[in-house]
Amino acid sequence: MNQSKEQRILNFVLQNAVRGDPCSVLDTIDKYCSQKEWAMNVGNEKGLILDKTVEEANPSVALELGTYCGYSAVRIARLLKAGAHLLTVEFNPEFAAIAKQMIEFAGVQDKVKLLEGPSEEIIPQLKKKYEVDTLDFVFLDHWKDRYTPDTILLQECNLLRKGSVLLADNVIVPGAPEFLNYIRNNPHFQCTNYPSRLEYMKVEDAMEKAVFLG
Ligand SMILES: O=c1[nH]cnc2c(O)cc(-c3ccc(F)cc3)cc12
Ligand SMILES: [Mg+2]
Repeated sequence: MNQSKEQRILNFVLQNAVRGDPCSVLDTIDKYCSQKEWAMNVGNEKGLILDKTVEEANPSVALELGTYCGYSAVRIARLLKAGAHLLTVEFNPEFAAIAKQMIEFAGVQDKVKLLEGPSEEIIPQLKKKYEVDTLDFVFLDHWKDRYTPDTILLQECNLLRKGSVLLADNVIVPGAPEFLNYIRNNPHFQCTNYPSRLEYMKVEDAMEKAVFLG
């Protein structure tokens, strides 16, 4: 049975990156996806915005919605302080299987917990099943139509605290206009827009940061 694109990306990493070196894994994925096959990793340009936002938040507990091949999970985990961890949610079992191997190859598996299933089912389980108190950082990179309902669900589940930082990918392409309207008109969030480029393309995209004010 012929391989998936995601399997080809993983194989290229296993054969060309340095095991245990997260930066080498990121660079190798970016090389493959810019030269051979486009894929929806956040990429290096928006990845630098993600890096700065994570470093500023310096989270003890971070959540990612939309793991895909694990590129941004590796990107976030490499920046976490000792004892901090990332929970990453992926509903597609094929993607989750690829991401698990990617995260292990990069050597960040001790900082990352990969949760397989739909975000709307997993978010309400975070406190009791996954022993989360509140989230310091949330990266929204799953499906644009889930950005708003999942942001509402995070609030309903009391998972945000004053200063919790949300960062949403793709608010221009594919676009999340309903989310932007919701979050920018919500007095409980302070929003900042970061114009950038769609991964591996000369196409405009942007990320939106929203700090929860309590
Ligand atoms: O579906 C997506 N989830 C998360 N991130 C994405 C992402 O960064 C890019 C895209 C995307 C962008 C342009 C296009 F022509 C086709 C797909 C989709 C997702
Ligand atoms: Mg994205």
